[in-house]
Amino acid sequence: MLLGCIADDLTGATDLALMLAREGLRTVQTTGLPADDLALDEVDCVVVALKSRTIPAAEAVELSLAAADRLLALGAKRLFFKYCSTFDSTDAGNIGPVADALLDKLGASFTIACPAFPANGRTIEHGLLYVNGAPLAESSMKDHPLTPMRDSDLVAVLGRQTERKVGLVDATDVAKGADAIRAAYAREEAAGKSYAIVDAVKDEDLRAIGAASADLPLITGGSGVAMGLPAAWAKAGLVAELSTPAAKLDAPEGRRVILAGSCSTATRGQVAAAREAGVPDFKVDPLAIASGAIAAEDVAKWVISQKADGLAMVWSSADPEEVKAAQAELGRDAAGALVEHLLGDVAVILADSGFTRFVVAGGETSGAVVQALKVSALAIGPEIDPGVPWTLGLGGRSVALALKSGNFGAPDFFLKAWETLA
Ligand SMILES: Nc1ncnc2c1ncn2[C@@H]1O[C@H](COP(=O)(O)OP(=O)(O)OP(=O)(O)O)[C@@H](O)[C@H]1O
Ligand SMILES: O=C(O)[C@@H](O)C(=O)CO
Repeated sequence: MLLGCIADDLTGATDLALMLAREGLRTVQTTGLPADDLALDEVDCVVVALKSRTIPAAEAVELSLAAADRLLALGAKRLFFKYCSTFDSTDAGNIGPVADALLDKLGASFTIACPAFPANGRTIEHGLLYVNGAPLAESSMKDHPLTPMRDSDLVAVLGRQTERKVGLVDATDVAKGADAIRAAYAREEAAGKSYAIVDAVKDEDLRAIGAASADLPLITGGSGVAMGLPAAWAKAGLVAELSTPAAKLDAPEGRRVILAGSCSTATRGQVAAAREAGVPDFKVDPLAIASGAIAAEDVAKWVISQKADGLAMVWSSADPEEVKAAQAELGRDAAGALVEHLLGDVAVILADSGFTRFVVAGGETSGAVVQALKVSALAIGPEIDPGVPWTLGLGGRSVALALKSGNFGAPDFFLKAWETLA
């Protein structure tokens, strides 16, 4: 095994695993630490999905170091720390503290921080992160239920999360290609910087950054920055040959359902599109769960009562005002946890009732569902939209899962995802 990856949420892990698989690495994703009996003889890369994006920083560090220890023990020669392409975190964590701890673990003094993912509208210019052309702090991320992002300047954001110095490798260097980028890393490190935010606005930039970063013991960023790594490692002889992923997933026979717990603009649009297309839907809200007005059994019963060969959708996706009202009553974390647990419990009842194909929207939500289903590892299948593949549960239940990052996917994602199943 060459590469060990630590992702701070489940859909982020899947996004990265897809990128690495698409670019030719034989990739397996695990939820939590890889099991002792995970077969690794035909694997170049293991992506460990944690649920550490919004937990206290000290706990995120502890979990990430445990994952690093396991990956290094399995033979990883490089580590990749994957966080969100919108740099989701609070000033108290978790990106800086985890990256600091991983640098220390590897005895390394420098790494990059590059969440750019142009295919999904995330670009970095002069260290400022843009989401579909709007500065991060003016994008819908300013109203995220758990990690509202109110500063677009990544040098400043990361600078508030670490005692170490944060520098910048901007487009002037990146446009000149891999050698110039490598020289810029050396310049930043010589100036006492432990991190460099790296500008990228197009895939070509990310491929050059990947080539320049092939020797770094630790790389941090979004899935985009992994784009150029497999080819660079193949060129350096670190990977024997690059493989081609299958175009369709051979999914287990059974019923299908959509579970949406993300409140992002993209997910709300996808929920609206599915409702407009006539998909039967059930809305759950945290206040109703808290009061006992609805329980997982009621919701699952409703799903099971829908047409067996049709689609059904359970959703909690609310606009920022509605989220704020629920949080004011219940508290931020409790409101989120109520919805996550309910959707996880619904998934278990459905899986016990013949449902084998699940589209789940939201990183935290996907984490809760996969944990509830006790799926410990995922094989990466074909891409549905940038950053979102079908996956197949390995070990435990036989289920196909499309785990969609909140902000990813075209408006008709919930309708078209099924076409990629064989
Ligand atoms: N109506 C609601 N009111 C308050 N919180 C909600 C509501 N619906 C969902 N939530 C919570 O909001 C959080 C959404 O986070 P989640 O990670 O699932 O989606 P996301 O942030 O859009 O996706 P990603 O992390 O992939 O970008 C979850 O904790 C979820 O339970
Ligand atoms: O990078 C992204 O935007 C996603 O992979 C993600 O981490 C969402 O949870």
